[in-house]
Amino acid sequence: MADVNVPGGLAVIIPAKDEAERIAKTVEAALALPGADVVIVVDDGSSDATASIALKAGAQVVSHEVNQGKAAAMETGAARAAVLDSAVLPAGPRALLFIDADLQESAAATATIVEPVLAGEADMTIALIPPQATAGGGSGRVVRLSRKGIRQATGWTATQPLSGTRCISRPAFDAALPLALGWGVETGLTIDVLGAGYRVIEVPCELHHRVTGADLRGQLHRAGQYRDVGLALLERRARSIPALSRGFRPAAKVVRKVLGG
Ligand SMILES: O=c1ccn([C@@H]2O[C@H](COP(=O)(O)OP(=O)(O)O[C@H]3O[C@H](CO)[C@@H](O)[C@H](O)[C@H]3O)[C@@H](O)[C@H]2O)c(=O)[nH]1
Ligand SMILES: O=C(O)[C@H](O)COP(=O)(O)O
Repeated sequence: MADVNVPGGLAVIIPAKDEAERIAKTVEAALALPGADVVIVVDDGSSDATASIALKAGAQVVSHEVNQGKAAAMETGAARAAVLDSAVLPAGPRALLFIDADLQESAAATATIVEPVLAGEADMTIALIPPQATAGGGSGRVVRLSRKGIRQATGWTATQPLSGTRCISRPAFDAALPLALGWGVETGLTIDVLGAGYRVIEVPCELHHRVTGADLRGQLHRAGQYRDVGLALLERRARSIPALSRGFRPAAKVVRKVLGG
């Protein structure tokens, strides 16, 4: 069992790519969360006004000049939070709450997933979200790939393995670095945090977000998710073979670049 962590507060991290329409409300809700004294928006190479709107709404903003994907945005946000943590030590590092930029007012509901981590009852919580008002256009293929891969690697069955709204203690997060690339991040994080002996639970949370449709754009998005979840699982399987493991990440980056995303 990993060390129980008593964190020194909460840093909210919001990866955001072209979220100008929704980011202000999400930031406002995040700033009002109990215990949150830092809200960081990582503008992941947006081509719209995401960064300036987030700043105006009261967030700290870190910008990627070019788009690097959600996982890289999460790592950038966590690195900024670590710098700010030096001011709260020795109270301990802040726990990290990752939320999507499109949650808007519903981000207030994430208080339910923060509580178990701040209370030291869980090391990572994952939001279990209700059916959304608009139905999504997926067939469940990516979800099944992720769920099965997590189960095979850890024995634990996730209900919503792709849910990215998560609260995590700093030691558990650091144990999972470097994060899996792009959309593989949730799958990799769950496997690595459990593998390091930390406690993971799913917690119901009334969140509302933009669902991915069934149009071409939506299907391309799912293809990218499938690729990245697959790469995250393969990378973890390759760990038992050192020679393969060393070359995996550079090769995975090339695959992602060639396929786009
Ligand atoms: O290159 C990118 C693309 C997206 N985002 C942000 O990442 C978040 C999630 O992106 P979204 O387009 O909403 O993806 P969805 O497919 O709707 O997201 C679901 O599936 C993802 C995993 O595939 C999880 O990360 C999400 O939490 C989960 O809601 C949003 O804040 C985006 O602005 C980035 O930071 N960089
Ligand atoms: O729409 C979704 O839930 C995600 O994009 C995953 O797609 P899937 O339904 O094909 O697993």
